[in-house]
Amino acid sequence: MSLVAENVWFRYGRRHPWVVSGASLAVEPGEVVGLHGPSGVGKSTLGKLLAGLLTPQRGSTSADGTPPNPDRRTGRPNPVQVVHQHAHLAMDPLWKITTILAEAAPGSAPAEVDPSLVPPNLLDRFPHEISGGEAQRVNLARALLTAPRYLVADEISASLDPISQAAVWRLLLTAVRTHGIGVLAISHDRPLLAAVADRVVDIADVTGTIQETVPVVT
Ligand SMILES: Nc1ncnc2c1ncn2[C@@H]1O[C@H](COP(=O)(O)OP(=O)(O)OP(=O)(O)O)[C@@H](O)[C@H]1O
Repeated sequence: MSLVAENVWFRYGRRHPWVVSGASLAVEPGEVVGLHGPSGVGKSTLGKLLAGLLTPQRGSTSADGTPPNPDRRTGRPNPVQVVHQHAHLAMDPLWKITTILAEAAPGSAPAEVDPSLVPPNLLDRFPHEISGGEAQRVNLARALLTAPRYLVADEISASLDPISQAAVWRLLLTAVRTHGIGVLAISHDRPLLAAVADRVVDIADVTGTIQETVPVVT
């Protein structure tokens, strides 16, 4: 049981270069894996592939043996949730925080949201009325409300000051340790990953050498 990418290849169009070329990676439940690499090498793309937001042209991704997608038949949310860097962009600006959280997990009450993540006084505000750090904590709470098996945390603290950064990571690590959630933490900040992850892999180590001339049948 794990979140797995197996020999995954992806490009954003037939005329585009391969962004992910032969990536293989596994994240175990309860494990925090740091994915490091410079800007533009495909870290976010690999995260989206692992979360089922993109489909590989070759290879496969799975979460505990099944495709990383919501199950429309049963209504089960995607077991792989993504928390993005730009917290405010991930929220509908016309919805209050309480509505944003309720939409993530229909039937859940605001009382189920950890108040250390989202204090009750934020629930009645709109996204533009909360700070970047608070917005990121709302996004984290929203992801956790779906009871995910895995989280892809994509540069979640890159836009935050050091104090908010530490707070977001402390809250995330507490939640994932409590619930045994596996995390892929994506960042170009290696010292940060070394501080928060159980192990850090460089994207160059999990992909094959970039070989744009390799023919891949799509
Ligand atoms: N929707 C898209 N359409 C076309 N190309 C894209 C798209 N999204 C990303 N790319 C390209 O794919 C490559 C990898 O982008 P990606 O965002 O995965 O890199 P990254 O390592 O996460 O970078 P960063 O650390 O700057 O966020 C880049 O060259 C980028 O321009």
